[in-house]
Amino acid sequence: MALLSIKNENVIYKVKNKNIHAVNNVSFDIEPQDSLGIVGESGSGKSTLALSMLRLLPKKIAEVSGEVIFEDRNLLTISEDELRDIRWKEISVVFQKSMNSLSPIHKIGSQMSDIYMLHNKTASKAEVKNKMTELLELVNLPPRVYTMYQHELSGGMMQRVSIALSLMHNPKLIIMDEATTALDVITQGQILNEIKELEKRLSIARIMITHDMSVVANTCKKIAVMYAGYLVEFGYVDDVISNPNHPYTRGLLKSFPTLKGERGVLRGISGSLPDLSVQHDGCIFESRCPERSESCHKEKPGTVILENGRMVMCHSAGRR
Ligand SMILES: Nc1ncnc2c1ncn2[C@@H]1O[C@H](COP(=O)(O)OP(=O)(O)OP(=O)(O)O)[C@@H](O)[C@H]1O
Repeated sequence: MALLSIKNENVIYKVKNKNIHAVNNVSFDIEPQDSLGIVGESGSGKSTLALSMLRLLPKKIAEVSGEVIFEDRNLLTISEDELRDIRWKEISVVFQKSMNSLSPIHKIGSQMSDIYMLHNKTASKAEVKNKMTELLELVNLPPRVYTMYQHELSGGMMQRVSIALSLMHNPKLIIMDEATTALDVITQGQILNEIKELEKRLSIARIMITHDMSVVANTCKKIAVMYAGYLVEFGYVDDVISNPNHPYTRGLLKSFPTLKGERGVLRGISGSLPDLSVQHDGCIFESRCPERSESCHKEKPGTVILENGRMVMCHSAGRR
């Protein structure tokens, strides 16, 4: 059984008199211990998808529909109390800005302990201290970090603290939204290697949102490619990279010629994302697609399921 199953999820932002369709009919499964990279250019709906899954978007601005089933519970309909419990204990999130959410005037250890105590009210002082030392060790931080302040830590050390916090309750799923983007390449590489190790040891599944295809190629089993709120391709990283089926995926891959080093411009894909407040009759990618045909303008493509769990939203899927 899937650990997390997203079924026909839609997110509409209500802005003044406009409806912005930020996520459209997205469906996919995450198996236990899977690692999924979600990629797509800026504004394609990656963060919206992650935030909406955990009901982290205010109801006033975002309308979310569909189902997000996590081990038999629909996260979109369970009570706030049930959801709060799941959020830290079973699914945790690390954002790029997580490291800025630490308080500058309290020691790291006391902040970590406070968060731990929220869900473990009866834990003794010694027990909490032991758990915190263990967590710091898990992310390769020395015990002295416990008594340090935020301003005494480097960016990499702070992000390790955020990751330690997210692992506090042994979650089954960790969602990382550009969590290592702000770090230098070496520190990012080290942290990603540590995460891969931890996942194996602690049997955690991971969703990783990133602009960086090389991060996905090096650290994920599966990949989801989003364009203008649609899931245009999904499958095993090896399959998708060696034989990308959607023209947008091909363009994205071409912008990472070596899958190492710096990202280039989106080669072969001119133009920019369409206006998400305007509904389209045909394929959402049609105006930028180098391979478009007549039917792409008239008809929305369905999602075609190919071998090995590959899903592609294109009229020509599987014909290449
Ligand atoms: N609070 C909001 N109100 C209105 N529109 C929003 C809001 N947040 C995001 N959007 C719009 O929703 C779309 C998807 O944005 P989202 O941040 O999810 O994309 P993303 O792929 O995560 O981008 P990035 O890689 O830059 O973080 C964009 O068009 C964005 O402008």
